Amino acid sequence: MTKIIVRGGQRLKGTVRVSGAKNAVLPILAASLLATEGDSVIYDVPLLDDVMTIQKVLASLGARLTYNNETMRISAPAITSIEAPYELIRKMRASFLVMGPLLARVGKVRISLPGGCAIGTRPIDQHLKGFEAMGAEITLGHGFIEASTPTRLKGAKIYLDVASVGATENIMMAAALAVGTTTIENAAKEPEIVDLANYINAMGGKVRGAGTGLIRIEGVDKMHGAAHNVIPDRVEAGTYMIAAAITGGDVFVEGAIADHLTPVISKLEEMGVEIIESDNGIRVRAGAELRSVDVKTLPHPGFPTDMQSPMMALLLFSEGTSVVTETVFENRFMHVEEFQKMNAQIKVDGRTAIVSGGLPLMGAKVCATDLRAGAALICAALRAEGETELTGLHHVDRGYVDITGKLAALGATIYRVESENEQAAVLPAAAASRAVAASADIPAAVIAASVVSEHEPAAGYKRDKEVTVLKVQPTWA
Ligand SMILES: CC(=O)N[C@H]1[C@@H](OP(=O)(O)OP(=O)(O)OC[C@H]2O[C@@H](n3ccc(=O)[nH]c3=O)[C@H](O)[C@@H]2O)O[C@H](CO)[C@@H](O)[C@@H]1O
Ligand SMILES: C=C(OP(=O)(O)O)C(=O)O
Repeated sequence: MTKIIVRGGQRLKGTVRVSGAKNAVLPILAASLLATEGDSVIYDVPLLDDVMTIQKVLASLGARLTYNNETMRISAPAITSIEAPYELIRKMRASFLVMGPLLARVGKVRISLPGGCAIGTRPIDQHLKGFEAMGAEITLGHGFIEASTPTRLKGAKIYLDVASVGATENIMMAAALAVGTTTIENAAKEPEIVDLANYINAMGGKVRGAGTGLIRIEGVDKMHGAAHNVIPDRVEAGTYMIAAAITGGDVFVEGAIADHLTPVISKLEEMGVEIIESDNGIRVRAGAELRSVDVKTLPHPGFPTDMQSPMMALLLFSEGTSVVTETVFENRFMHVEEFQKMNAQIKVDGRTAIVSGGLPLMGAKVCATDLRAGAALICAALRAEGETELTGLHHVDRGYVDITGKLAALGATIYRVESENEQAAVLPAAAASRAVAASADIPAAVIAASVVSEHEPAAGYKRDKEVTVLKVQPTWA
């Protein structure tokens, strides 16, 4: 089994560069389906399993993609399929974000219910409510959703019952090519929403108000490819800030945007961590002693749920008792049991966890129960006594570019042991893809996807040469 080994006790020091944001790049790549002409060039695309998954989804729908050196070039002059494959959609919730663009572009879609981290029930009712308000007819059965619209989608006034990030993004993309104006009330305000709106506007769309609770989208007839730089990953940045604080370290998190991290910075400062903000990143300096604080997760600009488990790791090393309340997802305390294997004293009661800090943690065999839980366990292991062995790395690889390499460069004793029976694992994904792509004219993501994930070529790449490309015509064209 592939695992990460951490030996605790090293103080982190140096500079770590933040990669492009997973949660921004996934909707942005999905939005590329809206462009009928021209290439999009997306910069700072992190080499993550989730990126490989969305790239395969898009290729299966007819898009052409190449990836090299953190740059994805994508065009979708013809949509060749309206069915998003189950094997890919179940892997990752964000693949459901192709529904809005497909409905807007060709007026029909068949898509399986999405997967992703099992941190709650995660319904999609708000996405569907938005599409229905815009004129889509939706049927559900056998784990699939079928949606169609006989004419172009129509602008509508949509109030979201919950400020869902995914629903805001999906509706925004659908509305970009609709007839008339759509308003989204109680829209999510996350920085990734703003990044998507900026990209849609660069493609010729007309989105106003992204980042506030009221977004207005004036539909346009046509969109084109555009160049776009993905924002830095605020959750990855926050994770390294916490890793630095846990070890009493001194780390410059290059690329981190302080405005995106206000709640995390505030909590760290309350705990006694020194934060120095600058134009190109955030420096984090911490002593050995930290104060306990209470944390409650909320939609942006509240404390992000994705930072809840890494924050809990830090609270385990602070003096006193902290109360952590999770309000966004109903099942996001699965990491508690893993922390307990390391001797952590945490009691969970419903959506609240009482964390008794300041007790020594011991290295143990633990498993990543979700993406951020994996990162949180690594953070805790950095200061635990002895050795920690982390499995469940398929979660971690969805969202962190070379976390072992980045932490090792800061002085952590950490390395990855690849399983002998997983051939993929001879080289880390990034290194493997770069090495092979450099020696052959092959998109790096294809190599990574085929070598690391499933031992098969990424879907869609051979399509143009070997399969007659059928164009799916919109019913109203
Ligand atoms: C790929 C991506 O960007 N993932 C992020 C996105 O997930 P995602 O977009 O799935 O999260 P949402 O904002 O949609 O979910 C927030 C809450 O709304 C509920 N809900 C959502 C949709 C819906 O139709 N009905 C409904 O009830 C969910 O169950 C959850 O309780 O935002 C989450 C909340 O910040 C983050 O943890 C995820 O990392
Ligand atoms: C929960 C997350 O991802 P997803 O929404 O893709 O499951 C995450 O990034 O922490």
